[in-house]
Amino acid sequence: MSPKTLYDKIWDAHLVQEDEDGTSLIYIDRHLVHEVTSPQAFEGLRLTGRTVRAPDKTIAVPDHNVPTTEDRVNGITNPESRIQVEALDKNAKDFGIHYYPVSDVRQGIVHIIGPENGWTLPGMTIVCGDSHTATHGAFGSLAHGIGTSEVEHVLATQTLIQKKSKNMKVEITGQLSPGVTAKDIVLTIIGRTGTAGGTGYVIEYCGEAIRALSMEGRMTICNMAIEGGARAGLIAPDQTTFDYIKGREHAPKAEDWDAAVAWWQSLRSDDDAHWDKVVTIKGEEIAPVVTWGTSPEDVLPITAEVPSPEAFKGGKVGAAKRSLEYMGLQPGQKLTDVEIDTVFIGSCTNGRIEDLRAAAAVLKGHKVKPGLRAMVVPGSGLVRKQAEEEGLAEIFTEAGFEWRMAGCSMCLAMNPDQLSVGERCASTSNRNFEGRQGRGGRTHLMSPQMAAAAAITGRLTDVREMLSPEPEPA
Ligand SMILES: CC(C)[C@H](C(=O)O)[C@@H](O)C(=O)O
Ligand code: SF4
Repeated sequence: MSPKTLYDKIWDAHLVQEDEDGTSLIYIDRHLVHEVTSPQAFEGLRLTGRTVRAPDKTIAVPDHNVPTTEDRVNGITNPESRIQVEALDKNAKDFGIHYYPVSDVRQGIVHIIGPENGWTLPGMTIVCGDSHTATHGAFGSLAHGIGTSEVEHVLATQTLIQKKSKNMKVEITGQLSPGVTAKDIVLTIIGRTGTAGGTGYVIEYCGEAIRALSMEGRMTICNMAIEGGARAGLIAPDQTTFDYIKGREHAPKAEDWDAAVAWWQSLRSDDDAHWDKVVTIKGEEIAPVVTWGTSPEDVLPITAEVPSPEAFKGGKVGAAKRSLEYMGLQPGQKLTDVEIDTVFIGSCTNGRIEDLRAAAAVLKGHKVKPGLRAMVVPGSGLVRKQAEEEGLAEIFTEAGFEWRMAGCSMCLAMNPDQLSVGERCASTSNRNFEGRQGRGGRTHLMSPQMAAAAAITGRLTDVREMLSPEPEPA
């Protein structure tokens, strides 16, 4: 048998049919659904009198449009948002699919609640009408976004038409330095390969530094595979993966568990597998980074200066000029001199318990700079509850952060959490596009620790200055 990558193995296990031109039909194990990209798909089913093929494999949750204030159970004021969420309520009921309404403690961002409730498992194919579905690849599942017409196709048939992507390997060797996180790894990768570097590929992330990451960290990496242009990101499952999954509500139990683990252990790329593209980065070379522009590839170590557009080549010169203008930054300005007025900790990139722990560890005993607006939006109700039980919520509120209910929130400002024109935000989310967090708002992407550090000083800050010199024993 010819050697295979992990991607090849999952693909082959789900292939229903392949045409001569490579057009293939693959079986889908989990279909995650949110309120933004599903209304027309359900409407399509109604119009043609079809049902959902596998309601037990279909899981829906409202996340993008939900307000994050506690009074949200009384209803949503914004009419567009209300209509979308009410449509999902009705569709979930009418079609008999799994559903986590706003009132359920398990409600949260779709990519956070899938893994959290044991829906996301190694070796699966997972789709959702959402580009950050790549997150689930952290479990060694083939997970990617689909469009609304494909949502309808999957609802009706539990299959998807696809062409196979090429195989790319991104290896992070060695170890990370103090203050460097999964977010810094993935931003550094995108900084090197660009937002189109992964186009046409499924990326497998591997190497010692990836192996050492928790599931939360691995999800942060795969979440942003899409920002690097890839179809999906993957990390081979291992004991860390199995330990995370075990005991979760929808994870296999008893003999099923043993059988599942036996299969999951085979889910790794063969040593002599063929890679169409390979990128290797030394873990020791990765610094805490921030973005300075309006593309996730506009990444620099926090110790750097705002670049001059002339330092780029070709079309990027104009793009950089425009970015700097939009961002209100001057070439040569030290990144650590850039003042911010807003901090957002949350999103499917960094809204998990470990992210909150990391930010709270930096914040403990400190106060948010007076006048600054700082907000923590846990990725799910369960993350929120756990953070409250661990005393993290108290650390945040004592420091001056708002402690919110779960949702996408200021990651894309489809709800009332928005920047206004000219406001500048240190954000743990994944996209720094123009207007992403509100019209005219300016976004600097970074890790939760870096966002916490920025909240204290009111400017982009090197978190390493705030870490105790003697790391406490683990
Ligand atoms: C609204 C949704 C379709 C969108 C996506 O696909 O990613 C959103 O989640 C985002 O992050 O921009
Ligand atoms: S948190 Fe942000 S990136 Fe994630 S699904 Fe929501 S809007 Fe998209």
